[in-house]
Amino acid sequence: MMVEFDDTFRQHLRELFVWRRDVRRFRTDPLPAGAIDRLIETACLSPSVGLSQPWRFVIVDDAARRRAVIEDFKTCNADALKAYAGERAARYATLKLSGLEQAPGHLAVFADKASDIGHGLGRATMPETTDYSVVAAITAMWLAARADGIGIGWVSILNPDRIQAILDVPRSWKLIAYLCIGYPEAECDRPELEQAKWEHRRGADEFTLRR
Ligand SMILES: Cc1cc2c(cc1C)N(C[C@H](O)[C@H](O)[C@H](O)COP(=O)(O)O)c1[nH]c(=O)[nH]c(=O)c1N2
Repeated sequence: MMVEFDDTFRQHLRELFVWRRDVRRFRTDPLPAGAIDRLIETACLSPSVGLSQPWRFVIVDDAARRRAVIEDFKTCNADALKAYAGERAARYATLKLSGLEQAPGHLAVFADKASDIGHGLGRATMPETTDYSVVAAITAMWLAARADGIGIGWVSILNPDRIQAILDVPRSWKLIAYLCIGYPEAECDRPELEQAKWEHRRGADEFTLRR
């Protein structure tokens, strides 16, 4: 069977890209049963180097582990603030950089650096392609979630060794992302960091060379 995508679909897809947000402000009401599992299933359709599917997902429901992750975020965020001075520091201090305390869903995503799946294809000269594959899966999940009205917030202000210990996962699993998942308090077509005047989104021309 041939699948074709029409103009209406393409228009909606474009809207999905525009309206996908990194969400830090979540409603606390729970997600429907199985919502995160369905996002993981979609993520597993993503491209991966040598079809290695190096993504490993850990749904974090345990209250003590979640509290430990939140504490680690607070420590790392306080350290991050110390790296700024003056007006930048004052501005950084006002930013909300995680929804860990409100989000009903916590999902850690790792890259398994020791897996044989894919038989090493594509990784010999660029072993980092394992990590890239996991990021590709996270991006797919991010967009699929938005299509379901679900928000995702990526938290990287964390100590990866500490998260690995808190979640008790194999040493060969490298932390790629810690995601907050839940219904957003509000929808917006502009990044929150832009609204907070931290940075602004630049056009493709600024990042494109022609040779
Ligand atoms: C690898 C990586 C890591 C992080 C992020 C993103 C990515 C790709 N982002 C989200 C980031 O700030 C956001 O994507 C940009 O500001 C653009 O906003 P939209 O995603 O378009 O809403 C992010 N945001 C945040 O508040 N705390 C964080 O620790 C991180 N870490």
